[in-house]
Formats: sequence, C-alpha cells, structure tokens
Amino acid sequence: MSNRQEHPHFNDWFQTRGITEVECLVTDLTGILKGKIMPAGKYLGGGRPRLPDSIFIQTVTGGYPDDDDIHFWNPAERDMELVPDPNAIFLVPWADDATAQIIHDCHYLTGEPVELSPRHVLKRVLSFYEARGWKPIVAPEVEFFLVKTNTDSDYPLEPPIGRNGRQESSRQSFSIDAVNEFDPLFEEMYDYCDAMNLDLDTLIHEEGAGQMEVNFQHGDPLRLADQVVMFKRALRETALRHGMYATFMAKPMANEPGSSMHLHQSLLDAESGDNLFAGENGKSSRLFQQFIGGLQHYLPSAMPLLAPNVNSYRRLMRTETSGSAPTNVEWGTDNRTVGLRVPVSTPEATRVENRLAGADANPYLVMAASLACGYLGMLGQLEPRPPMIGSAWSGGHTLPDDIRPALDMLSACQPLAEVLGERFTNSYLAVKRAEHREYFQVISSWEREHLLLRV
Ligand SMILES: NC(=O)CC[C@H](N)C(=O)O
Repeated sequence: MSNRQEHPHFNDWFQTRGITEVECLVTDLTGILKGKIMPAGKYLGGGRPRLPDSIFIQTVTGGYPDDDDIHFWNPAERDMELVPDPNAIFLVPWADDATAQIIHDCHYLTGEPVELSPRHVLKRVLSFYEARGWKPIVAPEVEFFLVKTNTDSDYPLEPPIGRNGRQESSRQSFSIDAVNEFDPLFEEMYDYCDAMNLDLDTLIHEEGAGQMEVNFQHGDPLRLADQVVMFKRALRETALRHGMYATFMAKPMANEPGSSMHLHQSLLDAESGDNLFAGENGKSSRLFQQFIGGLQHYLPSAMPLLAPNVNSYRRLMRTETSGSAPTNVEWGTDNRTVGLRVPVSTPEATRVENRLAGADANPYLVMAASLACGYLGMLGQLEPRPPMIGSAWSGGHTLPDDIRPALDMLSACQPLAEVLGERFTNSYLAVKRAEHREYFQVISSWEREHLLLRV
C-alpha cells in the first residue's frame, strides 16, 4: 500500500501552492462525494483519514437496505483507510484558504481494496483489459441544465434568466448567443476548470432551455471519471455563485429533453498504441464488431448503472420532449436514433458512442459497465445485429423501461456480476432496491390530483 510520505509529489504540490487544507474525497455508489477535511500539515505527516465502508451501501437519501437485502453483508461496519491517488489531486479554486481536493481509493486496514467502491469497480474492469494488452480510451460528453434556484421541491423547475433579463426559452440548440447569455458563469467555470487541470473540449447549447453540454478530450477512463466528478462539483459551485442551480438530473423538467452522459469508446494496443477498432482497408475490425455485439447483448442488463434512478427512465421514454434520447441498443453509422452511434471518422479514430447513460449516473460505474459489456462481447466473440439504416425510434431491441425491471435483469446476469465483482453487484442491487422502496412510499401530486376525489 502506498504511503503518502513516499510521494514527494504531494510535498511539492502543496508547497508550490501554499496548501493549508486538504479535502479527502471518495465517490459513493450514487456519485455523491464523501470525505473528510484535514489540515495539510497532518496530511503530509502521514495522517490517514478513515471512513466506514457503510458509505457504499447508502441510498441517495442516506438510507440503508433492509436486513433481508443485506444478508450477504457483514453487519459490523468495517473501517476503511483512504489512500490518495497522486494523479488525482486538484486545487479547490473557489476556496478562501489554499485547499487541495484529492480523490482516494479505499482499503481495509488489512490492506485489501474495498470491492464496493465504484472507483475500484472501474479499476477492476480495466485490469481485465490490461491483462490482454488492451487499453480502452474514452471521451465523455456531459449535459446539464442551468435552472432558477428553487427551494420548494414540490414546485417545478424553471429555466434560468440570462444577462438580457429574459427567461431562456427552448429550441436554442447550438445558439452561441444563448450561451453568451451566461458568459460570466461560463468564464468562471472555465477559470475553475483550468485551475483544476480538467481537459474540457467544447461547450455547446443543447436542445433544452438552459441546457448545455461539455465535451472532454479523450483519454484514460479512470482519469476521465475523476475529471467528470470534479467537473460536476465545480459547475454546481459556479452556478450557485451566479444565483442559479446546475443540475445533472436525467429529466429535471417534463417539458424539456433529458440530460445524458454519452461515452465515446475506442481500444488501443497497449504496446503499439494502434487503435484495435480500425480494420483493413478503412473498415472496422472484428474486435470492434464484437465490442458492439457485447454492448448490444449486455447493456440492457447493465442499465441500473447507466440509468440509476427512477427519474433516469423518464429521459429514455419516447415523448414529444425526449429529443434524441435513445430507446434501443441498435447501432448505426452517423445515426442519432440508435443507442450506439458510430461517428464518421478516420480509421485511427474508429470508436463507438454509447448514448444510453444519463448525466445523473456515476461516471466510474458508467465507464465500468460499458467497458464490461464490450469486454464480454470481445471475449465471447459476439456478433452485432446488422446496423440500423434510417430511424430506429419505432423499432429495435428495446431497453428496460423502469428501474425495477432493470434491476431484475442485472441480478439475472451472472457474466456482468463476475466482471464488475459479485459483492459490488449484490450490494448495488440491494441499495437500489431500498432506494426504490423509499421512493414508492412517497404519494405524488399526480395521485392526489387524479385519485383523491375521484376513485
Ligand atoms: N446531443 C444529443 O444527442 C442530445 C442527447 C439527449 N439530450 C439525451 O438525453 O440523450
């Protein structure tokens, strides 16, 4: 296990920036950052923060699964030691005191890694690739809405007010002027992202009112999952400073499209750096076909990781406002009606874009799940169905339409559990089932409106 004092990197990094405080961070199953704050001197002196491993069996509201669901669980909460990744250190640009935020892995005091940690799950999937000399490369695209601040959760969200004093209205897709309405916010967002060394590429206005998308440069999956987590935090903070909320909820407003986290994926030979998805004569390779075959076969069962909330499935429902959110796992070239789009590219840039994940999903788990499905396809040499030409909206192989059937499919899929880790998969299922039970206990305004005085 690495000891912080063995990383002169931390000393230098802290000294150059005069760091006085450290935020020791871990992402839980739902993608929420948990952790501890420590004085920098204590951290450099080898002080190791600890957390109980129960943070990995908590619902988004902080609840826990029932005893029935956690029969696999050792009820004694075990302490975990937080072990920093020297490559995952970022400045906190908005802090008054010079503060570092560091993403940590979790180890039991006996030294073994905690299999329940989403970051560990991604590392585990990557280790299967590494063993075969394969290096996956990803590029995430994250959509989000800026909305007016709203403290009443019963009141529907509204689009934000821009510099011109007017509320955003929809159909401003790709409008530069509509982005400029929020210039002060985005300038600060870029300043923060620069200070944090995040590899942002483009920013565009998306289909919805106040909906934007940020693209990341392609690179190593672990690094990019770290960056997405950091980006979400930085953007939420920036928006608050400008009197707005930034939300990554999958479908925050019924009359607007939802927000996705598309994931471009390619595969390099770890030694030569060649793209293994590029075949002969400008065609794609057999491995590429099998990777897509794996996505088609296993993604429906992996949906709880890509669409983890009840709300996520509202984005994937075909309605007048669903925009280009996918409803199937078909593939096609330059086709945005399919879940798996192959962009037109040079052979070296051959890749597939998985369009299924919502922006609400945990980036470690989206990358782990999608790469696990592709890996299983290559391992089992699965052939994809023929590519979709034209619209796939009214056909194709469909996806589970709600979190409950999706959870049932995941629990029946042994190959995925083996790649993601059995203990992780079981506890994830238990947490998500508990969350659904919490949700189901809430009587909605729709029910009061239509049932209270009528049935
Ligand atoms: N850029 C796009 O293709 C829009 C994606 C759409 N917002 C979704 O939820 O999937």
